[in-house]
Amino acid sequence: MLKLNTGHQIPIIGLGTYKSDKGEVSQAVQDAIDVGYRHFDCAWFYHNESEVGVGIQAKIQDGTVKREDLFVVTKLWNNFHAKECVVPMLKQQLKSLQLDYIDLYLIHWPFGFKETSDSWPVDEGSAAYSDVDYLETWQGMEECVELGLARAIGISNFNSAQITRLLNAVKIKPSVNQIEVNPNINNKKIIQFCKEKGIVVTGYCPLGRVDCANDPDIPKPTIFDERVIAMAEKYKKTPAQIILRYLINLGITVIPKTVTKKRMIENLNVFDFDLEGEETDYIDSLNKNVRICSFSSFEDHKYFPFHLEY
Ligand SMILES: NC(=O)C1=CN([C@@H]2O[C@H](COP(=O)(O)OP(=O)(O)OC[C@H]3O[C@@H](n4cnc5c(N)ncnc54)[C@H](OP(=O)(O)O)[C@@H]3O)[C@@H](O)[C@H]2O)C=CC1
Ligand SMILES: O=C1CO[C@H](CO)[C@@H](O)[C@@H]1O
Repeated sequence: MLKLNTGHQIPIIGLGTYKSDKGEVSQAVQDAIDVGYRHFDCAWFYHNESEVGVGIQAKIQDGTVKREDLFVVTKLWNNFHAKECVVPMLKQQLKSLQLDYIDLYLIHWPFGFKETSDSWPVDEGSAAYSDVDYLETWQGMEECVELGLARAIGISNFNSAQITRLLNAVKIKPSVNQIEVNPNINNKKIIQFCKEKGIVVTGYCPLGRVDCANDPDIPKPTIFDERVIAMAEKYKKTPAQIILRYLINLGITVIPKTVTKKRMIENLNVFDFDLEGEETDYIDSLNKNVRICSFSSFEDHKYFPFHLEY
């Protein structure tokens, strides 16, 4: 567990749910709870919160867990950055998730889109932006805490300048920044920056999005690196376990996605070995600062986060 600036504890390993199909994610969530997961990462954008909710509810109803044993995270999508949208959106998401509060609500990206129900609104062939300032959005996030709808609030994909600007303006500080972290982009500088500000980092795409391994636009996941495979053999672990151990050693939480029960167990089982210094150095050397989620098509947005080094 890592402690948030609210005093709440966030489990180090959570289950990602992006691209978990509606038909399999309810069962995946139940399997995950059965094998010990207590942290779930969701989003409106994943269009499967109702099915995640069914899975969570089934395990509360059968007595395996109580609501308070779980740490459920969800995110506000870019279309709903206007202050008056935030509380209604969280209420809608909570209804889908069958929960009466969320443990952590995140602004998914610092940049906003036009307010429609399309995930990717378009006007005359171009992405339809809104220029709502994320400081305004944050006021809606704070209201979520004040109304008891969210225990903690945070951000995702914010750069250091955006975080500083937020910290200088807010009543409630962000508890978490969720960003891409895997050996192809270990993001050590922003992790250190967030640590200094008392913000916990959650690393997404920790395994480098294995399902896209053949996509030429995506860096090759490091579970296929020969030396990582050799380390796995040495420790009688899998390459995924080597990578997750490396990431946890950065002092962050991670949210590998899987709908496969065997992999859920594998991804949790990373606390009974550790890497040697030179093995960590080698995985450090794989850093290329190349993103999977670069969102470069939005780089002309006023609040695009990736123009800065970190
Ligand atoms: N805040 C943000 O902007 C973002 C947040 N996220 C969050 O982060 C989560 C994780 O990122 P994601 O993009 O899903 O990528 P991951 O790096 O978690 O990779 C997921 C893929 O890896 C496979 N996999 C899982 N465990 C193993 C294993 N032990 N060995 C081999 N393959 C494995 C899964 O397969 P299978 O399911 O078939 O078993 C799936 O295809 C997301 O699901 C989402 O919740 C992701 C991107 C952006
Ligand atoms: O959470 C997310 C899942 O991945 C998507 C990109 O592939 C991102 O857009 C999004 O932020």
